[in-house]
Amino acid sequence: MTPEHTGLTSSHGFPARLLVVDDEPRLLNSLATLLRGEGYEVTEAAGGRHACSIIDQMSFDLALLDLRMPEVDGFDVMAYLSDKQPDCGTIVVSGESSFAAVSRALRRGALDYIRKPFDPDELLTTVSSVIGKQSLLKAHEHVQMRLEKSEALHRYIVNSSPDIVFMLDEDGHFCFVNSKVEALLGYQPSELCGHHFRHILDDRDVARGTYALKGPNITADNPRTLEVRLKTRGSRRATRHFEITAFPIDPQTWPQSQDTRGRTNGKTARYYGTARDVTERKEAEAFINFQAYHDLLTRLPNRALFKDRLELAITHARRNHQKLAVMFLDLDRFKVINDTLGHAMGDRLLQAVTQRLEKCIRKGDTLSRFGGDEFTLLLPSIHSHDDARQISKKLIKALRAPFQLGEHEVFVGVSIGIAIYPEAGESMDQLIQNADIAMYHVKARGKDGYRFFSESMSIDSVHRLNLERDLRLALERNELKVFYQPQVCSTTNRVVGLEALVRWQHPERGLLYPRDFLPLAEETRLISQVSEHVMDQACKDVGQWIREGNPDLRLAVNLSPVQVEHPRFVETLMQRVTAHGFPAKNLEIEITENVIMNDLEQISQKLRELATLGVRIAIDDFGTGYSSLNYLHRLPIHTLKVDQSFVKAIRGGEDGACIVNAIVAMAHGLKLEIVAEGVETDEQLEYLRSLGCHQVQGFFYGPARPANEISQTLCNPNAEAVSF
Ligand SMILES: Nc1nc2c(ncn2[C@@H]2O[C@@H]3COP(=O)(O)O[C@H]4[C@@H](O)[C@H](n5cnc6c(=O)[nH]c(N)nc65)O[C@@H]4COP(=O)(O)O[C@H]3[C@H]2O)c(=O)[nH]1
Repeated sequence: MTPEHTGLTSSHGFPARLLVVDDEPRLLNSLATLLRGEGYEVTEAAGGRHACSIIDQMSFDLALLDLRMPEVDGFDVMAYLSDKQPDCGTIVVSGESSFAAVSRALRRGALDYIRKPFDPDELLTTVSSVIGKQSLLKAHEHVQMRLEKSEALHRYIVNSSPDIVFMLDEDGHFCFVNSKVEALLGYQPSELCGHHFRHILDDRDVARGTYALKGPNITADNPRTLEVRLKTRGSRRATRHFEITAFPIDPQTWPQSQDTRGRTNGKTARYYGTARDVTERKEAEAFINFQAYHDLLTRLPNRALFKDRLELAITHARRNHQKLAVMFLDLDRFKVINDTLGHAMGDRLLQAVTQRLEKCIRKGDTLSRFGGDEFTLLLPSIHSHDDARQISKKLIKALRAPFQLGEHEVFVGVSIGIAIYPEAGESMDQLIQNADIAMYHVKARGKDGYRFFSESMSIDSVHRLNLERDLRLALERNELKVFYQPQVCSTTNRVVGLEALVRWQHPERGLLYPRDFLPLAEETRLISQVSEHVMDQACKDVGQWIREGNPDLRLAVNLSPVQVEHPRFVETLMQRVTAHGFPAKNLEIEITENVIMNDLEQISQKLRELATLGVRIAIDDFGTGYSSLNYLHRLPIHTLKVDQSFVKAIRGGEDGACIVNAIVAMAHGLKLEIVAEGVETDEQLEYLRSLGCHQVQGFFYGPARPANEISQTLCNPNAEAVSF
């Protein structure tokens, strides 16, 4: 028999080391000899004191102890041994046979008791069995320790995984979840075990999440991967994004599946999975996505997103035979504010403008920042032009109140061009381009207003280029003509003034009117040359008529916003006037209210300078623009021109007639002269006369005519009785 089988070897694999303690040398010797004969490694100790000193120097697997020894007895040695070498077992070999002594020895930890005189076989059997048991115990402890270490290692790996690791039963209840769930979502693993996993799914993802687990084809080779939002617990109450990968558990590869160790709450784990927190990635993606389709300053959709939405809206409108509106908004005076107050203020202004505009639109409409100070607005389903008109008015009104930028109070206006699908274009690009063209027409008319696109505005780019080239040539070839429309005193029928109106004698297209070419001239800045030409010609013509016997004859000229806004406007105008020797007091410039309001401070200054030099100032189209009465008494204004639309309404007491009443009364109150435009009928003339408005202009007295025709009329001694 090998030592392993006889119980001679200890857990370390060598022959067991025994300590034999007895104060009787004969007995000690015979015991040691017996044990050595069996192959044990035996050390003898002659008494308790000797035993303790040996224990200090050597280690043993088993001690055979006599109890009754002088000075240091067996109990003392047992106590010493258990203190110094707790793994060493003890067998008492003693002549002491009282129950009390035996029981005391066993209570102190002795593993067995052999009474002297001993039977050698019995002693050897007992020693072998004790050593065998001890070695089994040690082996078991060792395995236990390794198991615990291994379990701790795996638990550590699972819990320190950056992901949530979980197991679910067949119905989706948690069987296991690692402690990462607490760090990421705030739940204790114990509170989730036994609960269905949908309890932590965001409501929006419950259907998708539960289907994913139940869905077909989920195998170990084909795990289910999906992104869901999970709810966090407690005060955070937010959701986080997770990428979940779940596998079915194969009972073959995980034998514990049938075991109680694989069960929690009596359920067997069927799915194993990980949930990786991808919130940061999702947020970064969302931000990149947002950045690609939004303007970061105003947080509005950008050009790309606007176009995308418009494309969709057109498809929808086409299918449902509906209309839609595209608006092109351009801020008036933004550039001036940006240049004078700086870009930071400009940015703040754009944000404030955005806020106001957003308040005017409905959910489903798309307002976008198209670039710079340009915005576009999509109204995806409108019933009529009137819907778009209402919104435009609302937008204009919303921006009319001043903006407070730090200590600065600034005013901006907005020019809005509107293109309605399908009339103004059926494609996205056409609609945007036509809304832009309509917006330019608003700008050319003095800004701050809205206009619908119409075919007459549509000049395709080739046509446009030709027109621009032609207009340049027209200036060189002197094709631009100045016509004059008389302004007549209705009580005396005398011509008191002449309004200079530009015409283009086009070599192929015949006589063109301002609406056919002035917007283009404004856009291309050719307007300054056109205006200079008109001014030169008018000063020449009217100057001559003044000199020829009409000393009070007034020349009224229209000025474009571009001209008036020019920093050297007053200087340039006066240079021309004096160059022709034209008396400043005979000159009246016509500007619209909008031009004034676009830059009240600057323009008032310029108007004051002109007024000081004797030039008269008339407000054209009065009543159609801002109608902010506030500026009237602050500016050197001489004349109000009542817009044609109000004069036309003088028919059986329409609202327009009331407006004429009000304007005339106000002009009288402010001691301003008043000229009614567009008078065509006797009835209108009579009505205006009855109100005390005596200066009129309109087809009733004749349209604008070339200089030679006017010249004849003025030279006619009966010129006072105008008859064209
Ligand atoms: N239906 C109707 N219309 C009448 C009647 N009486 C006059 N009109 C028209 O009404 C317009 C009056 O000029 P406005 O309001 O200053 O409006 C002018 C003015 O704003 C602008 N404009 C004309 N000439 C010049 C110019 O030399 N420089 C600038 N900057 N603008 C000009 O173009 C606009 C249109 O000019 P026109 O086509 O010449 O049109 C003129 C005139 O022909 C009438 O009884 N019935």
